[in-house]
Amino acid sequence: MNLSVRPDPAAMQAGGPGSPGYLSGFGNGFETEALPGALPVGRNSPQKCPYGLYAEQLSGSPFTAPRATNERSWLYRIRPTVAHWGAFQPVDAGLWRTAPCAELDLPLAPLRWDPLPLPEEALSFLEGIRTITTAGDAGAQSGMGAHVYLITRSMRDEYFYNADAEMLFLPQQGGLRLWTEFGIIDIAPGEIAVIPRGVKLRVELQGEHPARGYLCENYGGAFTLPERGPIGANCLANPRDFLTPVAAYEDRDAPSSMTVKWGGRLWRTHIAHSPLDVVAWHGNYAPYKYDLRRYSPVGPVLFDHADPSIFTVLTSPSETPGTANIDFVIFPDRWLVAEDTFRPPWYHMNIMSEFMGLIEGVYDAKTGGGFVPGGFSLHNCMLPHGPDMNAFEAASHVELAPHKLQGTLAFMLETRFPQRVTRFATEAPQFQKDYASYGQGLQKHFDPARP
Ligand SMILES: O=C(O)Cc1cc(O)ccc1O
Ligand SMILES: [Fe+2]
Repeated sequence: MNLSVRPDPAAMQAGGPGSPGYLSGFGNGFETEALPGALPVGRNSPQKCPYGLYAEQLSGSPFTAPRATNERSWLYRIRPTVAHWGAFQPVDAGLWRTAPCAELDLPLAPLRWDPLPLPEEALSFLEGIRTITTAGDAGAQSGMGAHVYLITRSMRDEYFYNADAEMLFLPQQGGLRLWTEFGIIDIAPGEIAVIPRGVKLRVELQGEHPARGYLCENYGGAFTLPERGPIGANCLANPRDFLTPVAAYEDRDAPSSMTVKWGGRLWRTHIAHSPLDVVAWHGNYAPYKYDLRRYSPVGPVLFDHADPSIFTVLTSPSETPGTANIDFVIFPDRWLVAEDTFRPPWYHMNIMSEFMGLIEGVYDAKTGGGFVPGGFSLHNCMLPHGPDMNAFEAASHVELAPHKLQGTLAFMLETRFPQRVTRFATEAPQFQKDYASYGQGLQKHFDPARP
């Protein structure tokens, strides 16, 4: 499917008053131009592009990938990326870590943290990333990093792209404006944005309000929608709710910095102009946003608690079918109606490892406090976990009337790889040392005389 949109150029150029415009659909072949006629017609690479633009292809998959996974876009830009290229020097990556990163070994235990507070100091997106876990190997293009971002200042004349990973933004507090070379994306808590590998951007605060959220770096296969199988053609995350920005560009000459994350390190150079200079583009490799409140959950309507995979929003496949590099799963508002059922998550051990965060509300497996919005937890590969004592006792005795979980939004990043915790996360005062033993409060109820 091809969509063509011609936004009002005055509104969409840098500094214009326009709010972002979007194209709807997941993985479509989009086309969009910020100036009329900027897209070459009927060919990708004419001898001369309209408006004196340069044509550049951005390939997110190998050229030869099968059609279903082949991803590329054609960008028509004021200067090709190579003209934005200077002498790169490695710079301090702060608290940003990349797999493999075996900084220390922790005793085997469930791990949990309180929210990291937003500091007073000025932190841009690049300075405000705190890596909590890493998994797999970025150089082998598999695994992930789970981070918290703390942002107190917008990036100005500072640009970035990530060659190591696709980036999934999950705002928890405060909105972000992602100025990408494909156009502008605004996101607020409850929404997500995905920035493909290699896409340049700068991250601005909305209204200069500080922002906190989670960031998943996906080193592996690009996030895609999970198969629906017997669920059919509708529900879960519907493709039409994914929004990709219309073209918007900056024609801006100003001393600027360009930072690239490559090979687990940050590299920086100075450039004299904005690299967000794409006047038109077409293709299926592009950033997008999605409102998690549009997710249509499907679950047990008679009895039992289904596996959390029913709540998968996006999946990053590995070479092994059904074994995700990452499943991005949410626990949104929903009705609980199952009869004769222990309704919260069951006690379990899992070959996948589970990083969880909370955008808002209360998570039904952890009603005893300690897992609060902005906090996060790690239940690693084959480590036991489940409801806390409070959740177990309440759910074991509650009258099983239909009950709506409301005002809640937790998420899980589930990966096939064990996750390594960073030194920063272990030493943070927000690390809950007592969480390791929460299971010991669960009482023995066994009575052989009472079937
Ligand atoms: O551990 C967790 O809280 C996440 C989770 C939720 C669920 O409903 C079933 C399994 C699972 O791992
Ligand atoms: Fe779990």
